[in-house]
Amino acid sequence: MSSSLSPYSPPSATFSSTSYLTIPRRKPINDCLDAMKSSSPPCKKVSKDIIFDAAFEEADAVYRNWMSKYPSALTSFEQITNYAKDKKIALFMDYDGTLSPIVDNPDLAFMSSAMRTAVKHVAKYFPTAIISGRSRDKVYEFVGLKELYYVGSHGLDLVGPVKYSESIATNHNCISPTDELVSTANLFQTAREFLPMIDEVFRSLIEKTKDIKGSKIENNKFCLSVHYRLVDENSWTVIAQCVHDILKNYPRLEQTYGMKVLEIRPIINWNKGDAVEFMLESLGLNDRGAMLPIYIGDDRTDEDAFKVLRESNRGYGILVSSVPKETYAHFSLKDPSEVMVFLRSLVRWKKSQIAVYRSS
Ligand SMILES: O=P(O)(O)OC[C@H]1O[C@H](O[C@H]2O[C@H](CO)[C@@H](O)[C@H](O)[C@H]2O)[C@H](O)[C@@H](O)[C@@H]1O
Repeated sequence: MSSSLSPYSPPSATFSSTSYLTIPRRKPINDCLDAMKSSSPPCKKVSKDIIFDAAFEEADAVYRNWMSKYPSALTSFEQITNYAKDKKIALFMDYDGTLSPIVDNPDLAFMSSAMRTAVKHVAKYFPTAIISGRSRDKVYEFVGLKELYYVGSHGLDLVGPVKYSESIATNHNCISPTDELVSTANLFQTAREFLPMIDEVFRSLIEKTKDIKGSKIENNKFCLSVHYRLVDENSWTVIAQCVHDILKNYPRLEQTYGMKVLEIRPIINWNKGDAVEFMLESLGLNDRGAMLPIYIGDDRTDEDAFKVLRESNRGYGILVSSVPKETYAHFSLKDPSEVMVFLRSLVRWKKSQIAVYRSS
């Protein structure tokens, strides 16, 4: 795909085969600013103005061209379900921008009750997990459904089902559950040792950014989000500089870019893709021929999961985006409302399969 279609900046770290990543050199502030500007693609503007109309048409043509490579999961629904016929579907979904629309205030990113019902129904028929950059508790607070698995901090805070394989049981990162939510599950937190460091950086960031109007620091337990969606663009350098100055003292933390957010996270070889593989294994769904994982997400961190599915040639990634983006996904959906239609369609399809099975 042409790089001009990509709103993403190049990855900031090099992967090594060991469990930790090669520590990246801190990027100069100008690089950081460029990435901050490009990390949120512009929305389509509808205007009566002729110039905007022309620009809109051009953007639309680019989008249609992109859609031919990443067709809608709704129009391709039959293809997806034909492939799924004799398989067990496992569903993985991101939260922000996938189940809830992107809003200015991250504390108010509620999902609609119609979406909640759709997710509840889908979880009745397929093992379903939400894998978010938020803290696990926060996502649970938003979604409020007990029948799902919740994975927080971009895969670093994971609760898997009780049934798990030998390799997982012997892994030292797998500890006994302590809270009520996970009383029948296994808690897997591969970055536990980073907790005090993350808390320390959180406090420093709160202090250093307190005078930057509109900034917000969110503690996602194993990672932090520095939001600048509501910060005047003239102050973006200040915010980038604050993060840069603080991280100078923490070589084991890295900064990545999300949608109008700078993310701070441990340099550790574990991401949403690893979380998907872990969940599949612990759900006993690692028989490739018998199962079909579907991952729906909108964020650059979801690309790690799309990549796992694409490269291992199992399952489908579905990117939620209304603008062309470079992606490892197979299909696309425009926005959370299309995600909801897709989830409802899956339920309808499954019910019809069950009906056919019963009558035969
Ligand atoms: O993996 P996700 O569930 O997609 O989480 C990624 C980040 O999502 C949230 O931030 C984004 O959504 C906010 C609410 O719509 C929006 O205000 C913000 O600009 C977006 O970046 C969340 O607040 C972050 O902590 C997550 O890392």
